[in-house]
Amino acid sequence: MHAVEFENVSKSFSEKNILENISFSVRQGEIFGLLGPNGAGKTTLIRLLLDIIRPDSGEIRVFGDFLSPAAKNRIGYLPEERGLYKKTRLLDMLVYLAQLKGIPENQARLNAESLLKSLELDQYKNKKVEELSKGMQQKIQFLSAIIHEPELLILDEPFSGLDPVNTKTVMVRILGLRASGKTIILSTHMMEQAQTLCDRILMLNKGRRVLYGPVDEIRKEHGKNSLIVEFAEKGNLNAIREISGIKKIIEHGKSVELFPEEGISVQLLLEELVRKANLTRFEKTFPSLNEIFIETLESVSNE
Ligand SMILES: Nc1ncnc2c1ncn2[C@@H]1O[C@H](COP(=O)(O)OP(=O)(O)OP(=O)(O)O)[C@@H](O)[C@H]1O
Repeated sequence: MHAVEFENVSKSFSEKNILENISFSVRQGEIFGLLGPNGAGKTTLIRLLLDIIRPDSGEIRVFGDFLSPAAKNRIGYLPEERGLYKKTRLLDMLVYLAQLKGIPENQARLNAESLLKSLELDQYKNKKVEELSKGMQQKIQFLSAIIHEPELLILDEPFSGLDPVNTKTVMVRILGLRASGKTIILSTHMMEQAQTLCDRILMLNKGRRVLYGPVDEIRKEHGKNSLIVEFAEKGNLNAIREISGIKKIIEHGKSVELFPEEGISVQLLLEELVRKANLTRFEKTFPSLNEIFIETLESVSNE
């Protein structure tokens, strides 16, 4: 059973198509990235998933079924628009939020104490939210989304406002949640984090699906088909220049990037290189998710 399934889902606002015929599924226990430029439709898709708004057509299933009120308690949501009870003390607020999701008070208090400790926030537990810095409030918002130990966690821009250390803390926490079998949907503009964390992604542009699949496969498919090599002696570069089948050579400091001619595989080129030069390193190049994001948007805007 999938955690989430969308089948040909469309949604329009005032006759403007916001999502067009979107299909995808999120597997249980994976980190699924929801990517796309501003206005692509990511938040609208999340609001459909949470049954805050209804689709014009198509079908949405969460935990294999239409979203029931009981199933809603199995979801944690960190919304893009943040809102905490500013005058309430941290610990009381977390306990209250967990109780709203059906967790008994004793258990809620235990969860809250242990989470605050794990993010090094326990010294602030009796402070009011408004007394905390923006970054700390952001971490508290993250805790509010996981306080009831949801099976499915939806995070809309969880890293905004966080410094690099806290970004790493939250990333580690997200990986820990996956390791304990939770499913995470991560909507973000931070491509580096998405590349590190996500197993699979869906990329939207103007309400349409433009990329969908495992991050590794997408990176392979968008490969530039080039090879980065380093060799023991500088003189080896001349030997490499004599090898036939190389279309272009770009020097990047210590390393050299080689582009094979059409019809010549990187593998074949590598074998030839090993015969002719003393290689100390070789690596097939894959574009980053950031490069793929930009390239995909440029190619769809030229259509
Ligand atoms: N309630 C609404 N009424 C009318 N238009 C809406 C409504 N909600 C969203 N839209 C429009 O739908 C489009 C997609 O918005 P959405 O917030 O889903 O994008 P997003 O991908 O989350 O963008 P961002 O990355 O900027 O948060 C936008 O053009 C937005 O103006």
